Amino acid sequence: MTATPSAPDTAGPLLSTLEAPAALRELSERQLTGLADEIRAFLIEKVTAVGGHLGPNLGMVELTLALHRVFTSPHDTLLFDIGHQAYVHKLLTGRAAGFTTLRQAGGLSGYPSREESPHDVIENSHASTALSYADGLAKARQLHGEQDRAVVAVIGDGALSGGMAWEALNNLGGAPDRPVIVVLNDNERSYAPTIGALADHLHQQRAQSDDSIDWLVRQAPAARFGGCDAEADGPLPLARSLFELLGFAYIGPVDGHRLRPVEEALSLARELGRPVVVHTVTSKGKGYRPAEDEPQDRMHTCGVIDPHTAEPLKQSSTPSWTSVFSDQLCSLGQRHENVVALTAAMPGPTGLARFAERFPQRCFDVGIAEQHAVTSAAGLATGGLHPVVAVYATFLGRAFDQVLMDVALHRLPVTFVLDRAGATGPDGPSHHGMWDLALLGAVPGLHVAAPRDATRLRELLDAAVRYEDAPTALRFPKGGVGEDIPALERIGPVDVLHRSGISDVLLVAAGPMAAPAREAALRLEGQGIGVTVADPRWVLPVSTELVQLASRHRLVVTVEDNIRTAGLGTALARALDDDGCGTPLRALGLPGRFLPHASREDLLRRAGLDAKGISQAVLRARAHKPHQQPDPHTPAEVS
Ligand SMILES: Cc1ncc(C[n+]2csc(CCOP(=O)(O)OP(=O)(O)O)c2C)c(N)n1
Ligand SMILES: CC(=O)[C@@H](O)[C@H](O)COP(=O)(O)O
Ligand SMILES: [Mg+2]
Repeated sequence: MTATPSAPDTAGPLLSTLEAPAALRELSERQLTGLADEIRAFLIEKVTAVGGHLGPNLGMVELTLALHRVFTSPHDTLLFDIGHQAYVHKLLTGRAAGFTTLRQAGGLSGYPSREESPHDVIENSHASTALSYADGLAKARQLHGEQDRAVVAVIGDGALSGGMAWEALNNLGGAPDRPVIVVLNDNERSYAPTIGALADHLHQQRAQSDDSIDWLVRQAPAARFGGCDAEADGPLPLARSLFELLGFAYIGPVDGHRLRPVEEALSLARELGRPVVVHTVTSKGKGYRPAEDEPQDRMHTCGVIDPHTAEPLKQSSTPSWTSVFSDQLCSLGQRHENVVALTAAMPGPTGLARFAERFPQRCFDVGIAEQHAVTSAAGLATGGLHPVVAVYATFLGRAFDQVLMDVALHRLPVTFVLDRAGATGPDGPSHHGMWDLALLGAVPGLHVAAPRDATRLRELLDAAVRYEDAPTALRFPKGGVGEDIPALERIGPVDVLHRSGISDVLLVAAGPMAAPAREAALRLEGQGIGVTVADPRWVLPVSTELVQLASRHRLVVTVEDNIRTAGLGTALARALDDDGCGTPLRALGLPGRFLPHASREDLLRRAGLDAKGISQAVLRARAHKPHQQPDPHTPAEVS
């Protein structure tokens, strides 16, 4: 049944009267079906109005209802891996009213939030962590004698392709006395359809199940492939799933949209009192035809769209940074046969989809497995290719060791393209790409570029893939790319964007910070202060030309869309110091704290990284006043 988008303008009669999840147990099957319809209509109405993860949450309606009927949160703990699929959980735990401000400054988070509710645990939106949390929590419950409190981890088939999940499965399955319940939400997709042997295995499992409510519980780990166990009499039952071989009981596959079988499977899992995997099968975008029919990613995320037509109601007037990268990579792929590309299950969002269409043999989706992606790229480079690893900046953090020791140590020509670098916006603290310059600045021999506009993105990407004996990285933010900013002159790698008569202040702006820096220079000139604006282009390591330019000014102020505590500013300050140059330097950037969800513009303004904030910081620095980093949590006055 496909919900007609003519949704009510508020929560329906059941949803609006739901006080607590426990009340769900009082509802009849018919009422529950009605509630599921209400929830779907509510999600369509609210999420199309503000944007968010509509597809994943439409697939979680019945499963989440069943979870809250079988388990008693927060006495029992429900963990959501990534957490983008926890909107229904939020609805059932009293937060329907917050959906009008979903993912907006001061509004409801798009992920679980401990601040919002005692029902929420994992705030980190990075994949493949829930099973490890579950392992630790189950051990804590055991040590505290609280084994009556169930630990339930909901993980998607995409997140299950992450290495950390298998590290956790190894521990969970090896502890029969620690009954963690793993609920696998298998919808055959990350964004795109899942890949690899695990996806094939789950496909086989799904093929085994028939329409009836048919599942088998096998007492693993006794199950073996045709083997025999000394204590057992006769051949053991064949293990049907990978999970049974790892010590789990396996229940499923069960239709995740049919309440009764799901509840019975979860209740059975609870009664077993041992590690168990409940394999549920769902459909991303369920019940909303525009999502069900969306071929690329079943409306994994949607912007602000018309709920009836799914047409975007907000269109960016400029091309996105991602689309500029995508076009240039296709052009490079045409010119350089050795260029290949890797994605961690995000070909669409990282701009690799068209490269994959044009060069299908040269684009590799490795699943949500950034660590593997980086070291596989090291292998590709060792084999004579030039891999481009396209990831969101925030996700590269989990592959830092691989960047450092598998790529840089061997001086391999791998190029990392970091999309969503800097303050990203609605996805909140674990999605801001604000640590990459701090991390990559510590990698010997790795060169980091930050393009200020589309032309520099194209030229820097071309330069990066020409490196033959060193890794490179290119970072750019989410959203539309601004107007080209031409250079007055180029000194080595450094572009001078603005000059005043006197060399009073040097503003060094990384990447997209060039635009507000140039505007700040004009403001300061109006106050008789001479400002030079420079774009280093290759921001790390700092170039000798930049150090020399800085030493010719009375004050240097750096501006970067990264934490200010470790990045371009600290590197240039150190270089000036090593050079024995006494020019004072003030580093502007994002605060070394976790930033809330809000719009990118709002976050940059709050951090003093707009023209007004930059010019004020320069005036304070000239007056030798201490830096006042605005608090990112308090909305700045509208400038
Ligand atoms: C480490 C990491 N890499 C990439 C992402 C981006 N991402 C968010 S959701 C998603 C797909 C998740 O697929 P799955 O776990 O199957 O959940 P579903 O959306 O299908 O419910 C990805 C790749 C992420 N959150 N974390
Ligand atoms: C949950 C997750 O990691 C992604 O789905 C993310 O929300 C997408 O972000 P963009 O919307 O910036 O592509
Ligand atoms: Mg999935």
